[in-house]
Order: sequence, then structure tokens, then C-alpha cells
Amino acid sequence: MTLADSSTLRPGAGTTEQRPAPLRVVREGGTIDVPAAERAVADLLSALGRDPASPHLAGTPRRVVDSFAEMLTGPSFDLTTFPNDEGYDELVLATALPVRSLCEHHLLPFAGVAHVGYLPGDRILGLSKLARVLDLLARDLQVQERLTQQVADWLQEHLAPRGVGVVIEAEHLCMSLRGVRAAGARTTTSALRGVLRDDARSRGEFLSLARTAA
Ligand SMILES: Nc1nc2c(ncn2[C@@H]2O[C@H](COP(=O)(O)OP(=O)(O)OP(=O)(O)O)[C@@H](O)[C@H]2O)c(=O)[nH]1
Ligand SMILES: [Zn+2]
Repeated sequence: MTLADSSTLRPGAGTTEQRPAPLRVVREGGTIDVPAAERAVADLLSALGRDPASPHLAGTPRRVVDSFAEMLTGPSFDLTTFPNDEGYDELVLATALPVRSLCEHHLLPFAGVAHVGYLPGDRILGLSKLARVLDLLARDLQVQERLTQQVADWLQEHLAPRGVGVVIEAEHLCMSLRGVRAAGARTTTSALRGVLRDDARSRGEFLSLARTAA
């Protein structure tokens, strides 16, 4: 199935100097050809030696395509920001945000938590939007490293904070349920930008808070 790459998330039009409109975060393209996808799942069942016409499997192509559609498309939202009138200049950190994504190698889920923080510049972000950006970028065929970097780069570009930090800890079913079967193994990735990357004290504070939250 074809979905637009996460890099096609883009702001909507319309900002003014005095009262910026929120950026509309949308996903371009990525329409799923449902009948073709259902045929492909039925073909896969046949190729695996199963009878897709059996009463037990008759609804399976539809359910599989519904599941992929849910995991690969996400709702648009407004990236609401507020002026940082009080000049808040310490870390804003959201911890234990749920992450669910699909490994692009095996089409199996990986899931865990993310800790996403930023050092505000001129604007602060509606807190829920950290989770929404993460969720939308995660609804894709991914590797954990790319997802981690995409969240950091996207926030750096659209919020223009002084720094961004993202840590993701996840379990990959392709690694725990099959293959090497390392049940319970977790993978940690991080992406740091701006002051959180360049300043040792800020970097240490962010990583230690993220570690405490783990
Ligand atoms: N770097 C990275 N690798 C991943 C991620 N998700 C899955 N993989 C790995 O992708 C690799 C694919 O390797 P292959 O050797 O082609 O696949 P495979 O034969 O199924 O490998 P095994 O999983 O070792 O059985 C595996 O090592 C997976 O563990 C991810 O998010 N990041
Ligand atoms: Zn995998």
C-alpha cells in the first residue's frame, strides 16, 4: 500500500504577524486502495496454503486492511502554539507518551514510550500536540531511528524552539515474537537538536529526566 512519507506533513496556509493561525498538520496522499489491498491479502492467504474462501477466513482480508489503514493513517490537527510572554526558558518535557508504529522490514508492530522535550523560544506548544505529532509520524512504515529523528526535526522546524530532545524506548515484535525471540528486549533511540545537543548541562538534564521517566 502506498502512503505519503511523513516528510509530507506540512503546515496549512495563513499566518499574520499579530495573530498567527495555527498550522494545520495534514498528511498528503497516501490513499489506500482498499479493494486491491483486500485482494492482495486473499492472495497471500492462498500463497500460504490457506483457503481464503473458508468461512473462518472470509472476513480476514477486510480486517487486515482495516488494521493497516488504522495503523498507517492518522487524523489531521492544528499545531496550536501560544506566545511565550513570561519568557519561560526551562525544559518542557512530556514523558511516557505511547508510541505504536510498524516496522518496515516485517510489517510487525513496535511499541513503547517516548519522552519528548523542548526548550521554548518565542512560542510554547499546546502540550497535547507533542503526542499528536509523534502519533502521526509513527503511523507509517518506520524504523525507530528515523521516527525519533523525524519527531525532533519536525518540532525544530515548526516550533523553532532553542532545543529539542526525543527519546523512544520500544519493543519490536519482529525481534521478540519471531526470529531471535528476544522477548522483553527494548531498544532506546534518541535525537537531540539545538541547545539540548550542544550544551552539556542541558543535554545531561534532558537525558537524566528522560531516564528517570523510563
Ligand atoms: N535499525 C533498526 N533495525 C530494525 C528495526 N526494526 C527491525 N529491525 C531489524 O531489521 C533487520 C532486518 O534484517 P534481515 O536480516 O533482513 O531480516 P531477518 O532475516 O528477518 O532478520 P532477523 O530478525 O534477525 O531474523 C533485523 O535485524 C531487525 O531486527 C528498527 O527500527 N531499526
Ligand atoms: Zn521488523
